[in-house]
Amino acid sequence: MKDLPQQAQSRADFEARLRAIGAERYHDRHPFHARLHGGACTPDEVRAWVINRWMYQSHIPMKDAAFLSRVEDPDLRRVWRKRIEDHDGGVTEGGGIRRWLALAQAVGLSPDYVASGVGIMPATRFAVEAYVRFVRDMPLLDAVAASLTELFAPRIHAQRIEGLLAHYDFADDSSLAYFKKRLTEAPEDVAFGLDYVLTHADTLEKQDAAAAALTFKTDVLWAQLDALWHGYVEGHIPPGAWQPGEGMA
Ligand SMILES: O=C(O)c1cc(C(=O)O)c2c(n1)C(=O)C(=O)c1cc(C(=O)O)[nH]c1-2
Repeated sequence: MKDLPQQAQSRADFEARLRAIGAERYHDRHPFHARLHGGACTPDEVRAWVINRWMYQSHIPMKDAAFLSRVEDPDLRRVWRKRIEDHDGGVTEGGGIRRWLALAQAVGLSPDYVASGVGIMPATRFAVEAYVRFVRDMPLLDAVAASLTELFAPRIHAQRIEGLLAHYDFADDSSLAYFKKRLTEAPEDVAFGLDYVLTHADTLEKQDAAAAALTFKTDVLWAQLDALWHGYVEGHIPPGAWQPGEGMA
C-alpha cells in the first residue's frame, strides 16, 4: 500500500523547528566567538578573523546576485535587491563592504590586502563557495531558508559590539559601524525571508528541505570558525594562508 503523504507542520510548529536549529547550531555557540567577544583574542587572531571573514562579506552580494538571476517575479526581485545595495552601497558612501574594510584598517591591516583575498584559508574559501553554489543551484525556497541564519545574527552583532568595545583599543563607533548598521538591516531582511519560507513551505517535504538548508548554512558558518581556531589559535596555519606580519597597513 502506498504511504499517505504526511501532513505539513503548522506554521507555528515549523517556525519553532527553524528557531531550534539556530539555538542548537548557530555560530554564536562557537568557542572562537566567546574568545573574540570576551577579549581573549590576540591582535593577530582578530586580524585573521577580519581577513577570513572578508571571504564571507565579499561573497554575500554575489550569492544574492546569483539568487536574483533566478527569480522571475519582479516583486520578489525588488525586495531582494536591497540586500545587494546594503553591502555595495553607492559610489560615494559605499555600504557594508566598505565598512568591513574600515574595520580591517582599524585593526592595522591594509584594506587593499584584505580586499585582495590573498591569505584566506582554504577551508573558509570552500565553505563560502559552497554557500554561493547552494543558492545558485537549489530550489529558491531552500535558498531563502539558508539566509535565515540572519534570524540569529542581530543578537550576536549586539554581543560583538559590546564585547569589542569593552576589550579592544581599536573598537569605536567608526570601526564597528559594520555591525551597528546590520542591527537595523538584518531584521528587515529576515522578517521577509521568514514569512516567505513559512508561506511557501506548504508540504512536509518542503519544510524538511528548508530545515536542511538552514542546517547546511549553520555548517557553513561553523566550519569557518573551526578553521580559524585550528589555524590561528592552535597555530596550524595552512600553506598559503595569512602569516602574521603580512598585509599590514
Ligand atoms: O556576524 C555574523 O555572525 C553574521 C552572520 C550572518 C549569518 O547568520 O549568515 C550574516 C552576517 N553576519 C552579516 O553581516 C550579513 O550581512 C549576512 C548576510 C547573510 C545571508 O545569508 O544572506 N548572512 C549574514
